[in-house]
Amino acid sequence: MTSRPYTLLSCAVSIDGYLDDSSEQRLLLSNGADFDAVDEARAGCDAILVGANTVRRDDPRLVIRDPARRADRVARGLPPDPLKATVTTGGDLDPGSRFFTVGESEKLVYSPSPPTHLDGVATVVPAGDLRAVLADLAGRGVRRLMVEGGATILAALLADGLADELRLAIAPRFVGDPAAPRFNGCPGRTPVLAGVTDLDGVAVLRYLLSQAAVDRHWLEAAIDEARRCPPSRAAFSVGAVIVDAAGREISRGYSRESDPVVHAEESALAKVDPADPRLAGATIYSSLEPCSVRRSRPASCAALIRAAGIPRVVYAWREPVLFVDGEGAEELDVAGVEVVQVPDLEPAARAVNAHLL
Ligand SMILES: NC(=O)C1=CN([C@@H]2O[C@H](COP(=O)(O)OP(=O)(O)OC[C@H]3O[C@@H](n4cnc5c(N)ncnc54)[C@H](OP(=O)(O)O)[C@@H]3O)[C@@H](O)[C@H]2O)C=CC1
Ligand SMILES: Nc1c(N[C@@H]2O[C@H](COP(=O)(O)O)[C@@H](O)[C@H]2O)[nH]c(=O)[nH]c1=O
Repeated sequence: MTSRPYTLLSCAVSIDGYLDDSSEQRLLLSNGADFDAVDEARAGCDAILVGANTVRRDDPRLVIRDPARRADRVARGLPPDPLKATVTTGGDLDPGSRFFTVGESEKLVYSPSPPTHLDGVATVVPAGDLRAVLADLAGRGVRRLMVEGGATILAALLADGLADELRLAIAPRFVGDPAAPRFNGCPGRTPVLAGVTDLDGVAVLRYLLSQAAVDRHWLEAAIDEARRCPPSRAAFSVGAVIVDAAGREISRGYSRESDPVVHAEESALAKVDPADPRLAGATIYSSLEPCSVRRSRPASCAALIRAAGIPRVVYAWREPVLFVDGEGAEELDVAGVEVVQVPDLEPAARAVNAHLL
């Protein structure tokens, strides 16, 4: 069972790391293109969380602006806007603020001592810490959560290791105001940079913060690789990517890439020097469970992975009994390899093979 949603932190900072200035007026650091990209990110989430001070200071709406994105959500069976949530200890929230009055989505207020003056405008939930807040959201069906600040809530989630991904927009300006809130993190796991985009001068950095986020990112890359396979009625279309311990790609491959029977893992492994020291800390991502039986080759992919000394395998789709009854996951597990399935990505890995199913 999921103990918390996949949690995406999102904020905009100045070049010198400020989230705002210390004036009364809300500082807009994003430009139009970035706000539109934030709108897109919101549309992909089930809920948006902000700290109570952001509700008080910014009076945010936290709804999706683009009518096409709202319509698309409705077509997917979702409410037009994500659920809104905030956390407060003191309970000082104005029921007339836009958090409560704008949009039809459900509003949740988490507090260790629930305030009563919000009855009728929000569901007030007793919760003492952020881990409990995220667990409650997961229990309500929130699978993907976007946290849009402010400084305190972002820092707390980072400190507790409760964040999976960071979307950091850096605006081309300096604030230089020591009294203003800054974006603060804490030492820990090194974030993995997964993307850099220039949105009309605002640099948007995408960082992966958790192992789950890194696994999802590279497994999606493996599934993309599977889309390159020449189609066959007699074999699966599979993609594989080998990634080092720091989250950097070593090699990738796909089925039938170099000859009519080569497998994805085999193709990715063939591009690496067997003496490459990175293999000892690497993970191989494969859209399909590595095979344990082969008719057209002497060694299965599970055997090749073991021989390469790769200690970790992440895959999306358990091999269905179609061509052979594979037991690659069990074989690798028994051999001491860590084997992880990400079932969320199974539909995407299957979809590439729809012609076989
Ligand atoms: N540039 C950007 O992208 C963004 C900038 N901002 C800026 O950030 C600033 C606000 O940040 P900040 O002042 O740090 O406030 P936050 O928005 O992070 O809210 C902090 C408040 O959240 C509540 N809270 C925090 N942790 C918990 C917990 N574990 N349990 C219960 N309640 C909790 C408390 O509320 P209470 O006081 O009610 O007890 C606390 O005071 C504003 O200036 C805003 O403009 C905000 C979002 C994005
Ligand atoms: N200032 C700032 C952000 N602020 C965030 O956006 C919220 C406002 O939401 P809405 O009222 O729906 O537009 C605000 O409360 C805060 O969480 N976000 C950004 O991407 N860039 C910015 O420069």
